[in-house]
Order: sequence, then structure tokens, then C-alpha cells
Amino acid sequence: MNQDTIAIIGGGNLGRSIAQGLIKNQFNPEQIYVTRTKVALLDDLKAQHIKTTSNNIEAVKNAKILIFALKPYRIEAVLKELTSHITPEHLVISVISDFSLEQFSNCLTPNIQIVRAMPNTAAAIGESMTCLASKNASAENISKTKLIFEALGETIEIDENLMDAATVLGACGIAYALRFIRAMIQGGIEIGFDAKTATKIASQTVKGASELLLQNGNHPEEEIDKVTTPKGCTIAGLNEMEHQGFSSSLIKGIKTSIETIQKD
Ligand SMILES: NC(=O)C1=CN([C@@H]2O[C@H](COP(=O)(O)OP(=O)(O)OC[C@H]3O[C@@H](n4cnc5c(N)ncnc54)[C@H](OP(=O)(O)O)[C@@H]3O)[C@@H](O)[C@H]2O)C=CC1
Ligand SMILES: O=C(O)[C@@H]1CCC=N1
Repeated sequence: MNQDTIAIIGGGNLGRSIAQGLIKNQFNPEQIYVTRTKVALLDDLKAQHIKTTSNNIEAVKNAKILIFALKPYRIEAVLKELTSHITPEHLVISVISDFSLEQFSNCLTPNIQIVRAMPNTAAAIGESMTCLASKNASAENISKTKLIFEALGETIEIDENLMDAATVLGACGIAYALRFIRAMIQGGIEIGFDAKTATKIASQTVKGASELLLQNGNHPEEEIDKVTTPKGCTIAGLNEMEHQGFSSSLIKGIKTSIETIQKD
């Protein structure tokens, strides 16, 4: 594949998920840099021929596409040392939550194109949902960004003012879904399965439920109606879950997550 060299600045949970997903999807590992200060923690990526370094400047100088995957409180300090090395020839992609295009742009010299992307950790297996937003990026750079994130799953373009919402629904959503699965497993063990079997049944069942929506495009309730036998066990359990605040607790949790981002 004719590939621009990509530098992922910040090889933590998300940065390494992106790197792993890219090499799983035929990107050349030798054209991917991943940086972090504790570089030894990237040895597993190094073993897969990804270039790992603690030297951000080296990575930026050698790459065309820069993906910033740092914690929001670190980005300004890191950009300070990199500003003079980031040029209009670079495509800058930020996956940093709660750090706007305008804030990013204010840390760089003029005329640098930036795209904000909000993927999730399922990027590692090519199953991310990534929301993209940009103000000044060219159609070519938006397409390049899409190509990268399409290799990591699905993409959708949104207004930047929905990026906090995308962070919560798409990125935090992985954790919410996993907690749901964990509760299914705990319930499954209580009704008789060993943990391994319960995990397999719960995970595949949730995957199947998602696929029913993704492949058929139906409303969840339409698929639920197919499962709920009148006077049956599904509706009895489902109603008890709702009496206990199931949907309400999820909605409230989602709102609390976004309020946490937007409180400052
Ligand atoms: N985790 C997720 O599911 C998602 C995260 N995000 C966003 O992505 C960003 C990263 O999150 P996450 O991966 O979870 O955080 P992590 O803390 O796991 O990763 C950040 C990485 O940055 C590295 N780092 C710190 N300072 C530097 C530096 N000076 N140069 C290079 N690397 C540095 C750290 O490693 P070291 O200490 O070794 O330097 C660390 O591994 C955040 O803004 C988050 O909001 C967005 C969507 C999903
Ligand atoms: O919890 C967080 O703040 C980050 C943003 C999305 C996922 N993790």
C-alpha cells in the first residue's frame, strides 16, 4: 500500500489501539511511529516492527500524518516543543477529548490543517466507531483521515459541537457496554453457568443484538418484540429491570458523563 508515514504521539490505551488496528488492516508497521516517555512499554509494538520512540520530534520529522493521543492536560506542553517542527505539509489529527480544533490551532503556527477524530478502543480490532470533525481541512485531508479510520472500523462526520456527545456515546460507550456484559455474566453465573461459558454466551448474544440493528436497520423495540413471548420470561425480566431503573440509569449516566466533560 502507498502509505504516508503516521506518527502516533501518545502510545497509551487509545494510541496503541490505533497502531494495532492499523497493522491488522494492512498498514505497513515500518511506516508507523508510536511515542511515549516510558518507551519500554511499547516493546510489544516494536516486536511487530512499529517504530517506537520517546522522541516526539524525531517522529514528527519522519511522518506526514500526526495523530495526537495524549491526555488533554498534556497536549499544550507537548505542542510547545513540537510547534516549530509541525508544518503545513503535515496532516494533524487529534483524538483528544475536550480539546477543541480552535484550542489545538492556537498552539500551532498558522495554516496547519487539523481534523478531530473520536474513535474508541475497538480500533485495535477494526471495530471502532469514529466520529470526525474539521473546520479548515481540505477535502483531500478529510479523505485521508477517513481512510485511516475506515481501516479501524466505521466513520461518520459530525459538527464539532457534537464532539463531547461523540466522546460519551462512542468512546465511553465501550465501557458502558462492557459493564452491561459483565452484569450479564454475573447473572449467568448465578443461574448456573461457569464464568467462561457465561462470558461466551453473553458476549456473542450482545454481538448478535448489535448486528440485528446494524444489518437490519430496525428500531431496537422491533427486535425486542420478536423475543418477548406474551406472559413469557423475557418480558417479566425486562420489566423488572425497568422497575429497577435500567434505562433511566443508563440515560442518567450518559448525561453525567457529558456534564463531567463540560463542567469546566
Ligand atoms: N481510552 C479511550 O478509550 C479513549 C481516549 N480518548 C482520548 O485519547 C487521549 C488518550 O487517552 P488514553 O489513551 O486513554 O490515555 P493514556 O494515558 O492511556 O495514554 C496517553 C499516553 O500519552 C503518553 N505521554 C505522556 N506524555 C507524553 C509525551 N510528552 N510524549 C509522548 N507521549 C506522552 C503516556 O505515556 P508515558 O507516561 O509513557 O509518556 C500515555 O501512554 C485522551 O485525550 C482521551 O480523552 C478518546 C477516545 C477514547
Ligand atoms: O474517560 C475519558 O475521559 C476518556 C474519554 C473517552 C474515553 N476515555
